[in-house]
Amino acid sequence: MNQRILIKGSTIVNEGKTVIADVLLSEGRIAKIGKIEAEPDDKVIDGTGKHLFPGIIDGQVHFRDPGATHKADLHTESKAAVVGGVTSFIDMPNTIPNTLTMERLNEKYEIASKKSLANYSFFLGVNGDNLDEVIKTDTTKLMGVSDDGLYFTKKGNLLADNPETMEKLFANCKSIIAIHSEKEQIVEQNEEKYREMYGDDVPVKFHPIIRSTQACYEATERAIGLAEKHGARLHILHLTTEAETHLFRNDIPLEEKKITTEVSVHHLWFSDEDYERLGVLIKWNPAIKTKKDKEGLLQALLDDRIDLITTDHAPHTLEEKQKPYFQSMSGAPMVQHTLNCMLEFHHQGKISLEKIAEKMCHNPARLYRMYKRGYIREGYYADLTLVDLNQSWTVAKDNILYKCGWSPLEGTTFHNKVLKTFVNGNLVYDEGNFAEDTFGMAIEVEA
Ligand SMILES: NC(=O)N[C@@H](CC(=O)O)C(=O)O
Repeated sequence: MNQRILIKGSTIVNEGKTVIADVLLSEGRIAKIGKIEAEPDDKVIDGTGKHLFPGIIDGQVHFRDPGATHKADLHTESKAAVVGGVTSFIDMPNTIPNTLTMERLNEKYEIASKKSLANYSFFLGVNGDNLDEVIKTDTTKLMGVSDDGLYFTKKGNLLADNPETMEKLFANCKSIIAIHSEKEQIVEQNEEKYREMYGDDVPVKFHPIIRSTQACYEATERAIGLAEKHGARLHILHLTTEAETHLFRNDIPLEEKKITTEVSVHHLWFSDEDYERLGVLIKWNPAIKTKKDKEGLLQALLDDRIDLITTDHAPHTLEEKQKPYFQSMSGAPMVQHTLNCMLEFHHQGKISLEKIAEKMCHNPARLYRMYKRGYIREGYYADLTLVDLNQSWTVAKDNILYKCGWSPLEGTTFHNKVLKTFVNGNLVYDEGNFAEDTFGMAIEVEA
């Protein structure tokens, strides 16, 4: 049974408000919020002058476990996650072997139960071969979040972009269809063109032209068309273009939306101006695009056409990254610094603290129907993060927790710091120290 913890006098950022109050954590849950006197055995934490957020819920990570654990694993990356204030995550199906069956999905829950410091859930992947199995499975009853990761433009096992497969999926799938939205044919044509001009060593500044706005827009438009035709529940992962933001609505509450989307923090943080400085280190799929796209994404986040912020934490070793364009793996690690980046935008006057809590805590829980998570409410799981908005520090090799040991943000100075992170009422991260053997839980779905 976890010890009672009393967080005194912090500024709670929750449900559109900031309020100073005490918060009592007991038996894994938030027992009380208000003015609370400590009992003799309580662990008391002075939160005066600090901000308390609901734990960050990251709706899209690649923790590489099983099968690519030379890059990352559920222990190392969940450790980095809690340092970044993340208390729950949903992991993608492109592990090895790919998560294409319930058996594979259950294996991942088993591994996480022994390794993950944060709460966890896993997407089930869909391709042309496992579609019948996915359709037969009652995805609404899956342990944890019941989503299907349908990948457009994933070569190999996770590509599901032929028209019949897609029609069948959208017509029959009972849960959220989450897609990586880029049209493979367009990307391939562009790749060929640039390969003819440059061989293997295409300058990375052409990445957003190869993985173009057109490739993204046409795939997203096609998916929305199918979702509307069949009344399916669609979620577009990591949006990257200003053009696509206009395909989404903000005139109805999230619970009523059948079509939702998210932005990953690197697409808000970087733009094509950064390719010269960072090269292939910021080669991501979909690509980081122009400054206009970056600004358009932030605007759509603020006016609620974009519902969530995720990291798409996609670690690779430096050796796997630092190669000529076509061999360099796409993706980079971000989960440790997502909240820092968003709080830095707050520092720059671009977004309110309440909006950050909405997009990183409340909305992921609402969208994926997570049971009693995402808010600071009595009776909810005590997933919390305490931050200092008046502390400066710089990202450097010696404070990066990722197994791959690097970050595209090295050298960046943040004016905010995560101090403590609580997962299910346990103080899992405490200013440089970890409760290494305190594992998270499988995230339950609301009935
Ligand atoms: N986002 C990325 O650039 N990379 C992802 C895979 C993917 O989503 O393309 C990865 O797993 O490395």
